[in-house]
Amino acid sequence: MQLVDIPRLQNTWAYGYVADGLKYLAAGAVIDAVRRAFVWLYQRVKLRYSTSAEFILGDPAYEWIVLFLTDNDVWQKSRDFRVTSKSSKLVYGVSVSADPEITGTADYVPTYETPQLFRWRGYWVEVQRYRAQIQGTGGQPQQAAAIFLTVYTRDISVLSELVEEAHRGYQQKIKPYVTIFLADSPSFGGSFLWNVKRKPHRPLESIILPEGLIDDLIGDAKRFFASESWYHRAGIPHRRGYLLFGPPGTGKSSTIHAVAGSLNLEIHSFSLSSAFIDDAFLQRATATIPKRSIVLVEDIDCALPSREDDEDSDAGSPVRSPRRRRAGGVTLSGLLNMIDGIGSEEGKLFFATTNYVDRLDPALLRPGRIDRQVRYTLATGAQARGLFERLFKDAEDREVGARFAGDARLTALAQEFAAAMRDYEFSPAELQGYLLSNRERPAAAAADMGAWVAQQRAERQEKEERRAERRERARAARAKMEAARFQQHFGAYPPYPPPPMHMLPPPLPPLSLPASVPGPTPAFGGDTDVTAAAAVVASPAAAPTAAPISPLFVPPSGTGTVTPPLDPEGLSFPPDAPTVSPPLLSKLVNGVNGAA
Ligand SMILES: Nc1ncnc2c1ncn2[C@@H]1O[C@H](COP(=O)(O)OP(=O)(O)OP(=O)(O)O)[C@@H](O)[C@H]1O
Repeated sequence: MQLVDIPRLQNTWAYGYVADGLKYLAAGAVIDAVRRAFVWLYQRVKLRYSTSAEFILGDPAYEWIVLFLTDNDVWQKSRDFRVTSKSSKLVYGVSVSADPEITGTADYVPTYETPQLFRWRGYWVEVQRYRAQIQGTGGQPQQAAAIFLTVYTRDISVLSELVEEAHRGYQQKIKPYVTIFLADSPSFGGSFLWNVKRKPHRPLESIILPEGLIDDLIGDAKRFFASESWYHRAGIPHRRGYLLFGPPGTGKSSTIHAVAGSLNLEIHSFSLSSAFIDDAFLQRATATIPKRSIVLVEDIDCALPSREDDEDSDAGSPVRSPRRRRAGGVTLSGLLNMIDGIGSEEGKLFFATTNYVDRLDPALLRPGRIDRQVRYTLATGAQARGLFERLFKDAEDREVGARFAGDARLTALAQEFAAAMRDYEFSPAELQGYLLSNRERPAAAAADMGAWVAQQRAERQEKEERRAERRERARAARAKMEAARFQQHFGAYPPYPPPPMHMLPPPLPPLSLPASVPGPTPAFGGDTDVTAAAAVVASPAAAPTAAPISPLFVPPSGTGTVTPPLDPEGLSFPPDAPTVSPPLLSKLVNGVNGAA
């Protein structure tokens, strides 16, 4: 028996649809098979006849390639742009505005989202931007912008030539700038992501420092780079460390930028107080720093407690200094490893700055890690004169209606300006701030300097008084708090254990304390007094004036007159030294007498 009666089926209306469907299905399968075969073949050919490379945003090489693509006009084929306001970050954006007023206010950076083909030295090159998966902080996968470049040739050297040309072009382009790579991004992993900034070179003469200081530093760094083989022969790691220390605003960072500019070095800068920087981060980040770079750690004291601080903490000092704060997870040994590691790749300068050199651990300062220390001071009269002359060199005084360029009057004004202050009274940054606010009136700037100095002195004194007052209040509150703490502790574990017999003083005559003890009134007693103590801490003005009494003190006679042995500052009060109110003291002494 025939299962399907074809002739009968052929006569039905559905037959045409089914047959067409089957035909399309077969054709689709063939087309897909051909497509797959073509992709397979293309990939094999591409693999065989092309070389490719990946560049990830945050790596310096990414910057080279983006600039290379811009310089080769590949962007002209692009229809996708990322527009950013002009910032110090970019040197490779394309300005497309026709209006000269607003040209240069924005950068149009091609995104290359769609693949672009272009010719370079007779080779076809394909470029595409995409988001790469990288290993982020804590091993978490993370996305980062990346550029994938394919050169259609079997010769791998073409790719490396392209990258070298990109690097050369980049260096040429950024010559007037100092490039600063900031380790301020928490995203890093297999490839570390730097935040890149650029600053125009700072002319050396714009930094007013004691005669020869900058030249000396630059000469030292030049000799260092020139003596690489000597370091190798001597078996000494080829690195040199400098510590610049002194008050804020005295030119430490400016010096480092000037050295970098004059020797054409990149700066890789770490801010160790960032919460996400830890030892592993330091290690990985330094490994990505290329040769002939400056590794900079600013405010190095902020990151680490010195060993002396650690010793303080062992002693259980109740006074915690802010420098003890360890903002990030950097340890001293992590930092030392990083500095030592800088030398494993040749030709790097290590610079550290600090406002407080005495807080640094001696291990950090030993030669080999820090080879030169340079002290920066507040401005001398000569520096003040230099600053004045530099800022007003070509200035036209609108008020006086005169130009002072190269004029003896400018020198006279500079002298008048500098004579109004004492040496080492103001930082160059403070003087610069004052002068900038008088930029178009040099004569007035010199004449008004006396008034400005007087105002600054008055403000400083006021600030100092307020600080001393605050310190005093905090000290008093701390003393009260300590007293309350002991009271709470003592109330919880009565009776206070008497000292061992052999430590006791000779037996005392029986003691009868009067109901009210002469001498200082006890500040607190019992739980209610703990509440009172808390109120005092909140509002020190409400504090009773008496100081707490140490139980280690035994009254000299039976009069019951007690003198508080506590340091009036309340600071040297050891945390476990208990205080006791007279009723408790009487209990204690009676207990001792009873025991005797
Ligand atoms: N010696 C100087 N000569 C000229 N300008 C100076 C000098 N010192 C500071 N300045 C100016 O003061 C500002 C701050 O300077 P800089 O950042 O170099 O100081 P710093 O010592 O690194 O301060 P900090 O310790 O706070 O980082 C800059 O604008 C700089 O131009």
